[in-house]
Amino acid sequence: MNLLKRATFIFSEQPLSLAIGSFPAKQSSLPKTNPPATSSSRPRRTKKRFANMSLEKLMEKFLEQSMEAEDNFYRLEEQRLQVEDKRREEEHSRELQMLQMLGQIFASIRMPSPAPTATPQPSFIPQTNLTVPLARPSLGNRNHPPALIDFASHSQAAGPGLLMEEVIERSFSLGTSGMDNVIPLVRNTIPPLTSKKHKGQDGRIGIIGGCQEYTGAPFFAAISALKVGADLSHVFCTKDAAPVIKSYSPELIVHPVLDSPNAVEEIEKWLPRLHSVVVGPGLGREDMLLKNAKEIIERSKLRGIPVIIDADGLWLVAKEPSVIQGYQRGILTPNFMEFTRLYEAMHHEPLDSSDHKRSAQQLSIALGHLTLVLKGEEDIITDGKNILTCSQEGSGRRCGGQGDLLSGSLGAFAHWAFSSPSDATKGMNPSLVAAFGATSLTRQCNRQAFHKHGRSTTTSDMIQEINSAFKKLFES
Ligand SMILES: NC(=O)C1=CN([C@@H]2O[C@H](COP(=O)(O)OP(=O)(O)OC[C@H]3O[C@@H](n4cnc5c(N)ncnc54)[C@H](OP(=O)(O)O)[C@@H]3O)[C@@H](O)[C@H]2O)[C@@H](O)CC1
Ligand SMILES: Nc1ncnc2c1ncn2[C@@H]1O[C@H](COP(=O)(O)OP(=O)(O)OP(=O)(O)O)[C@@H](O)[C@H]1O
Repeated sequence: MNLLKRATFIFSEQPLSLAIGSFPAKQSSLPKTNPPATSSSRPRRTKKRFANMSLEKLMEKFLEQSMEAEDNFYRLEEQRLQVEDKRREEEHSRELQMLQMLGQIFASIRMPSPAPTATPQPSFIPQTNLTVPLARPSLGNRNHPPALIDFASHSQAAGPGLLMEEVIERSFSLGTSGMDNVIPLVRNTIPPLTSKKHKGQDGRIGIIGGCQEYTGAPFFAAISALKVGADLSHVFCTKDAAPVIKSYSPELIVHPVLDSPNAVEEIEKWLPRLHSVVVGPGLGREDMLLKNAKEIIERSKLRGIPVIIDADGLWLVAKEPSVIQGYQRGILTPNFMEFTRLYEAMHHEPLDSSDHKRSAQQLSIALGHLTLVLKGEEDIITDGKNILTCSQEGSGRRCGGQGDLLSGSLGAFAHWAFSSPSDATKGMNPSLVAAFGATSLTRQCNRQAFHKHGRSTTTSDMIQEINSAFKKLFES
């Protein structure tokens, strides 16, 4: 015991520089009367004292100190992030103040309102509200959080030719200030990696998809969720797709049940353990598979599980919008083709493709303020009230499967956003924050992979970049 105490003291007096040398909290706990040993004396003393300890004890102490150092690191990191958040919030508040002043200036010089005409305002533009809130609205129930900025309700405040919506939206969507505003919110939702958690806590994601033709898509989605930081990734696919998907990776849990007669019951058994489901990558369009997918969506909704719908899952939504309509934890990730199909199914008229943002907003509203991610040259993310655009630089390489990386990683981001404390997203809809995280990450992966592989870039190369892209965006 004495020996242990002595050894502990010696150990903390001589911290292993690799483990704790860079953490001030640990350093400040050193006894003041013992100045750090000189580099010439350190090795000899350490060696002598350590000789009294068994290797096991030495390892135990080393692990103890590493854990302490890790805790210190996260504490400091948390403090740093809080300071950073505060600074950003102040900056944001100043920006809003400036925008309000601009709005007032424009409003005061705007042309007189034209006489009412027979042409009705588009139905999705709510009542005009001239006042832009200066401070963030108070935080509400995170299932129905108030909008950070209700863009739609500020439409047209600045008069013809210059919409307030446009003015405000710019601060979110263009240049670095937009990214700066939302990235910290994404960061707030990312669970820290600590030794205090058990397997599964950072996410168990289910992918519903994978059939004879398409085995790559569910694999890309499932592995992306894992690489982003989810702990377990399940793929529920058809019987013949399962061995193929398993052969791509031992990391995935693959259930060959999607085309079995009791598919829904088989999958439902797992639902209580899943934190989010991604429906559609490589699902195919066979009636029986779509019917099973529909039932899984319904049962996930009953449990309040975030549901991300992509690819062939969107084919199903275009045929039966009610399957997801109005579900506040639902996120759709259409490419332009899928978006057009959905829009035309909901509005029964051809899409006017001159204003993607407006169309996306309209579709979201028609679907009960569901969050939509319209992918393209810039990604448009909207819940009908707010619009974010992600224009993180990607590349010109458009290989198949990038959307699967996006939807799979969104599975993890959505779980984190919905399970974060309500102030983490500062009142912004968690779906928007999660979608912004996933789109920025996908684009950054694309950019980095392209930098290395040029025209040979494939989705597998992008997946290789997830760790470093994630670090760059959310951990630096
Ligand atoms: N390795 C795998 O296993 C992969 C499997 N995947 C799986 O494949 C399944 C079907 O998905 P999908 O996207 O190919 O189907 P669908 O909606 O019919 O589109 C077909 C046509 O739409 C068009 N088009 C597409 N994008 C457009 C755009 N942005 N803007 C405009 N047009 C656009 C384009 O038409 P084209 O240019 O050829 O005339 C295209 O040919 C689904 O399960 C998915 O997960 C993929 O994930 C990839 C990796
Ligand atoms: N023109 C573009 N410029 C830059 N990035 C783009 C462009 N089009 C799509 N992307 C990005 O590629 C990613 C996937 O979008 P894409 O339109 O390829 O999806 P998808 O067709 O559903 O993919 P998949 O091949 O997996 O089915 C998104 O993050 C999106 O931002």
